[in-house]
Parts: sequence; structure tokens; C-alpha cells
Amino acid sequence: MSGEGRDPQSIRKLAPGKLVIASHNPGKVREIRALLEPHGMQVVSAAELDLPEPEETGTTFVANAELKALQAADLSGLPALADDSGLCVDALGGDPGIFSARWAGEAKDFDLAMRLVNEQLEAKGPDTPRDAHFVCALALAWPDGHVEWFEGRVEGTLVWPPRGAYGFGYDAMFVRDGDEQSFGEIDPDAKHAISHRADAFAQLVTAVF
Ligand SMILES: O=c1nc[nH]c2c1ncn2[C@H]1C[C@H](O)[C@@H](COP(=O)(O)OP(=O)(O)OP(=O)(O)O)O1
Ligand SMILES: [Mg+2]
Repeated sequence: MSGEGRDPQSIRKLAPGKLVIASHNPGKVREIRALLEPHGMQVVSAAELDLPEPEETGTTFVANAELKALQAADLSGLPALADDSGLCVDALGGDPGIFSARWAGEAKDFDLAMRLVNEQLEAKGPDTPRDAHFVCALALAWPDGHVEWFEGRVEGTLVWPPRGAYGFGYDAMFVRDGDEQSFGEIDPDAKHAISHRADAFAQLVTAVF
């Protein structure tokens, strides 16, 4: 999806060594670690380096991923990888979208956020389509300000009530097209193979390793 129109020759390669995960979300850090470990990177999280959580002032997933990665690369002096992601619900005009993390308030309570999404869908009537997709923008930034970005996506449907205890965020109400189980019910290794994050990572791995 992303990377179209970019010259593969001009993409900067990532040398083996330390890499900062510019995220303060433990669920994401866990998934990104698992996705990077096979590529010989020494991963350190923003929390381990005590980096501040930047304000996400961008209007797109890519812009927010870029600003998080650039800040972490600048402050740490290391290459940094950020993920900006979210759930986009067709019948809600793409909401919660880039506001997914704080849709239900600063406390990031996803039981509440899932309930609000479901209530808003139900308020639109019983025949309202429940189609949704997750988006994951990944930005890889270097201390000199260079950035590469990638965007992945997975299509699905929202179910109610939530199902399963794996994953994080909105996983328990999301069933990928063609699947029976929600992202909260499939085991984490299986999610790593099929999610929006997996899609974006596959593009990143092809381009920068
Ligand atoms: O695989 C996922 N499964 C379920 N929910 C997900 C997923 N991926 C993103 N989401 C939702 C919840 C998350 O909180 C928000 C991202 O918001 P986003 O700003 O990118 O992340 P964040 O504030 O939680 O952590 P940080 O910015 O420090 O990386 O979208
Ligand atoms: Mg965030």
C-alpha cells in the first residue's frame, strides 16, 4: 500500500544494532519486539530510555508515526521506529481513526472505548454495516532526520459482545474478513502473521533489511 511510487533504490537500509521502539503502549512494544527479534536488532523501548510521550498533532497516521519516530531518534541518537495505528469504522465516517487511543478519554479504557463504538453503531439502526479496518503506519527515523514510512491495513467486522483476552485495544471486537475468531481470541503469533501491523512490517522488512 505505501511505498508505491518510491524508488526502492533510494530507501535507506537499517544496519544491525540498537533500535528504539518509540511507543509508550506495552501491547504494541510486545508485538514490535516479536516482529523485530528475528532480524537481529537490539530493541530498546521509549520507556526504558525514559523518553517523553510526544503530543500527536498530525492529521494522518503517517504524520503521527513520523513525529513520534523523529522525536525519539533525535533524543536518543539512535534509529527509532514508531507505530501509529487505529480502528476505522466505515459507518462512523472512519472514527475512531487517529483518535483511537483516547476515544474514551485520557485513561485509555478500551472496555469503555469498545462499548462507545458499539453504542454509536447501534444508534445508527439495526441494519448499519459493521465493516471496519485497522491501519498501522510505521515510521523509521534516523538521528539526521531521514524517515522511511510504511502503511498496512486489515479488513474486518465488529462483533458484540467483545470476545477473548489476548491482544489489546479494540482486538476483542474485531473479526478479520474470512476468520471466525476475533483478534482477542487468536493467539498472538497468529495475529502477528495477519494483522495491519504484520502487513506494515512485511513492507518494512522487505525495504530496509
Ligand atoms: O492491533 C491492535 N489491536 C487493537 N487495537 C489497536 C491495535 N492497533 C492499534 N489499536 C488501537 C488501540 C491503540 O491505543 C490505538 C493506537 O493509538 P496510537 O497513538 O497509535 O498508540 P498509543 O497512544 O497507544 O501508543 P504510542 O503512541 O505511544 O505508540 O489504536
Ligand atoms: Mg499515541
